[in-house]
Amino acid sequence: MRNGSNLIQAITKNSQRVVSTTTASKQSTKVLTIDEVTAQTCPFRKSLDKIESVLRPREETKPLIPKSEIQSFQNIPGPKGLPIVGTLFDYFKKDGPRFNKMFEAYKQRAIEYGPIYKEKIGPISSVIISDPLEYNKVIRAERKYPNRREMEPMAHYRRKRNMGLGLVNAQGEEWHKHRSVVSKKMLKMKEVLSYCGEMDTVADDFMKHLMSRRDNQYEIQGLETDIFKWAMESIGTFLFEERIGCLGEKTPQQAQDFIVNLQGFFKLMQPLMYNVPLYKIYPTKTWRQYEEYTDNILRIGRSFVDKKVAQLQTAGTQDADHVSFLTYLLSQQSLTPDEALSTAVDLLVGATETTTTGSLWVLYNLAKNPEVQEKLYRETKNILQDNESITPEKLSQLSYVKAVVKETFRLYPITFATSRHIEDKLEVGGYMLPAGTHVQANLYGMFHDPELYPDPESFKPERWLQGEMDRTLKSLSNLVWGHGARMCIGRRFAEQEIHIMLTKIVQNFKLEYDNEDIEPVLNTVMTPDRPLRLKFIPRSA
Ligand code: HEM
Repeated sequence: MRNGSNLIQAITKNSQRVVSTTTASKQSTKVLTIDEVTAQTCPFRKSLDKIESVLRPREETKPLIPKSEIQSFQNIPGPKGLPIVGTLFDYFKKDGPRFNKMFEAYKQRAIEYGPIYKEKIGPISSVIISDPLEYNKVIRAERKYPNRREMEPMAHYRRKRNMGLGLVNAQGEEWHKHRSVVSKKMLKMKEVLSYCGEMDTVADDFMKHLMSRRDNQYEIQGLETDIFKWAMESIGTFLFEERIGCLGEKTPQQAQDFIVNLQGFFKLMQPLMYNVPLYKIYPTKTWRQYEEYTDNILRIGRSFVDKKVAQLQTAGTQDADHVSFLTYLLSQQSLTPDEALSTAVDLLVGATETTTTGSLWVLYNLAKNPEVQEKLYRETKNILQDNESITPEKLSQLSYVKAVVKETFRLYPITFATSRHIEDKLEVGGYMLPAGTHVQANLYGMFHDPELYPDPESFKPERWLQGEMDRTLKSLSNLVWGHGARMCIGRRFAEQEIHIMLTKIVQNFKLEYDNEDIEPVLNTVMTPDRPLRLKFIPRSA
């Protein structure tokens, strides 16, 4: 990080971008002993290779640091904590870092301790990496079954109930079994594009919904919940191949309950994850509340599944080319009905809060940057007729829309850090990390680093347009979706629905925001710290 012991310096020389990294402590040569184990089948592998090949420092031709100079894990700098609880109490001090601002804490710690530091916060020990090149070693060392840290409260709940851990929390072969089933549908571009029409219809309904929800100040009270409804309706068309009905005049009670419980679930996950996990020995108040939310989510999820099963029994099999995802899951011999349910619920959980929050940040940024909004409006005008449906072909032409979303995720990476337990010992930043070490990429820190992204606090979608930015830094931004074989399985789906919804918003409304600036806070994902009071002024007004 910028003022820390390590510095990434971007130097443009002979019109070629080169990044040199020096270690203030010993001004050493950067180590590039990449422990390449296997090549993953990862759609972004090429771009990640590119990050390395272009950001690779000039010193690479110098002899690598001799093994004897690689320092031990114990020497990695970082805040000193107490036995068992680590630095946990720092987070309760008046002027200390905050749980709900963990991304800020990572950024500040990296400035203080450098691009590789370690910290134990309650039960979680991590090595935090803020240098993209060094993190690339972690990416390249991944094997067939990447191991991400469990979301412990979620996993604990499922173990208590004797349930499978599902896609999000399972590891090893168990995870791979789920992933292979789901990826056959969700990672195929053709499959995702085939939902463009449904997403377009849902987005049209959402526009009508927004229009009807505005008060006489053009504001929508509880906008977060309305966006959540859209996200749920959108994933519903894919999972269930039918409309849930969230955007009608009256949301069905079941869908309403589902939303309330999911919101509560995410809010409580954050404190449960970072505090000492007392809930594992004693059902604390927070845990009981969390358990209740989860019970309700599963109960409602199960009833969606049961309804589908009943429909299938009466209606027979659907057209094999376009069956709902749930039908597909239930027909997989490798999954029990309970596992199919866990996976469907994981997707509902994974799809809603993330997409909602990401979309809120996009809308906020547009409202705060009228010139960007106007440029976006002009793009949609050039490419689409009024009321024209958004087809895959049209979607592919909407490059500014995509740049706006990318820039939003750079400023507000809703998943602010990655998580991996490395499988083999690995040299990173001149230190040897033992197998099993939990490492995280400090995405928020990287994305706000002026050496990597000049003027990082400004919202400039133009950075992402052809020729405006180094291709390597474009690739870095993909990390907001994770990486390798375990990267977000809903990425294509999420991007498509957000692009479509955003296009429609800009076609229909001019967004304005004249209240105080919004700050990000963590409710598991990075959310606005207060209700977003946007004005939706109709374009035709
Ligand atoms: C703005 C939207 C989203 C963001 C930023 C996001 C981000 C992420 C990230 C960072 C991961 C961890 C990846 C890794 O460890 O390498 C992840 C995993 C996951 N996401 Fe998403 N996600 C989003 C939307 C979605 C949607 C729409 C779905 C479902 C339709 C989804 C389902 C999942 C699932 C099931 C996993 C676990 C995958 C596995 O472990 O194999 N996500 N997501």
